[in-house]
Amino acid sequence: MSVSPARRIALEVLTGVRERDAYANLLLPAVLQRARPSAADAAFATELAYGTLRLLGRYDAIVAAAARRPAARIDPPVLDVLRLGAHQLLATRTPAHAAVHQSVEQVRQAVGARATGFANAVLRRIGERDDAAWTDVLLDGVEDPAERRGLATGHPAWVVRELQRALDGDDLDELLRVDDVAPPVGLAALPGLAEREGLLDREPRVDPHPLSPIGAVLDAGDPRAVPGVAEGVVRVQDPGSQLVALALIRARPVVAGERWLDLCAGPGGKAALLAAEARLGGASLVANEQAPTRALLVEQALAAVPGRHPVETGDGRRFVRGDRRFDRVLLDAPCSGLGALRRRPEARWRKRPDDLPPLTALQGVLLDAAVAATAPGGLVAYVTCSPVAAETTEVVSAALARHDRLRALPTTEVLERLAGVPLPGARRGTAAQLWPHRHATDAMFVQLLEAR
Ligand SMILES: C[S@@+](CC[C@H](N)C(=O)[O-])C[C@H]1O[C@@H](n2cnc3c(N)ncnc32)[C@H](O)[C@@H]1O
Repeated sequence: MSVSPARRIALEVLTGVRERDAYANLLLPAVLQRARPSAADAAFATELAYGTLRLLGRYDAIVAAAARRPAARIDPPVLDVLRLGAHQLLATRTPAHAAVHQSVEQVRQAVGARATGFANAVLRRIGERDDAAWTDVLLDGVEDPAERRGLATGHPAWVVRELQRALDGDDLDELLRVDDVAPPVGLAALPGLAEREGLLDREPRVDPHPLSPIGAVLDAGDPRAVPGVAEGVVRVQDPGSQLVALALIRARPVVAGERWLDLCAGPGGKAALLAAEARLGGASLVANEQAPTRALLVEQALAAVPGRHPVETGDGRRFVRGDRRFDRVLLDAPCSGLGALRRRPEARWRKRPDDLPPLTALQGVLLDAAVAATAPGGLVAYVTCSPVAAETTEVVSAALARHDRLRALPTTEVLERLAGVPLPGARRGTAAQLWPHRHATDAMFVQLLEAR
């Protein structure tokens, strides 16, 4: 029996993520390009790979219960196939016999005949219950609310706790649900170089985003076929990223001759937007990035915007030398990325609570460097794609305590002006916090600061 192309592709992605720490959202497109499956197979492979990776911890618990042994004691190549099989049985319309037979064949091809009987038995046991009945099995005897939510929705319990703490509301279950659904592709029309309204007229698959004035969303299909994307003037970018970058620019009117800095710019999505705005307002932009390969990506992103936008490669912590100062500084800090879980299927399982302390220390030092680079009266935007308190409000309040010259500006008001509508549930003290389930954006955090 041969294994269907979609299952082969999905298993290759799971294997790459497990063995080489590959990023699924980079590996899958590369595998699809090489394998060239039909459009239907490509869509099914994407659903299988991303859907399985998002719920990996939940499927491991189900496989362990059905196998009557911990997932860690199952041969990893066999475990990958069982995870994919569990997803087919519990979350897709695949007929059970097809899911079981194809998975058993994948086990045979991966490790030989020795584990086929085991795989067959485990998958048949999984298929005896539906998804909701497995949730009941997993939750039996589990008291801790975060553990329960994590098992039910496929999130590590510590991530559930961090999201709950940041959310400050009773809609956590809605957030966790939205995290498990692939979002539409966000598009940004660079100001002065592309027209969102023209794009909407020419491209029926594209709809306006309700909050970003330059944003649109593409529900299905390849964004590379959208007019302007190949030229780099329409960019794939989450609308939340658009809003936080624009907040720095629209916080007050731009004066010609202003100097702007993007301190941690790779791969350059927000830098391209800032450069387009700088071109319109008579300002100039310098972009900095520590990783040389990512600095090259920033150069590529900026190539779409006419004018000179120097890219420097260096450690942002030591950016300030001499008396070079900037009127607006974007610090889009390296972070845990827990605000973009819907776009990065495996990320929630890769992060550990231990990852946070070194990141928050780096964020604090980078914010000091951003403040040092800011001219008197200038603005800093501290941005993360994480809502975690230790990476957001706590970094900002510690910086405010260290720097007398720093003042927090009411930031939600700026975003509301940009969006043209109120943003319920975005206010987080003086900062703004966007949420996938409230605003149809990634969970971007932004605090505008004035450096007197
Ligand atoms: C959140 S990403 C920035 C995303 C970018 N603003 C965009 O919209 O495309 C953070 C970036 O900071 C870079 N970075 C990490 N540590 C750094 C440091 N010490 N100095 C400068 N850049 C750093 C990372 O390589 C990464 O490219």
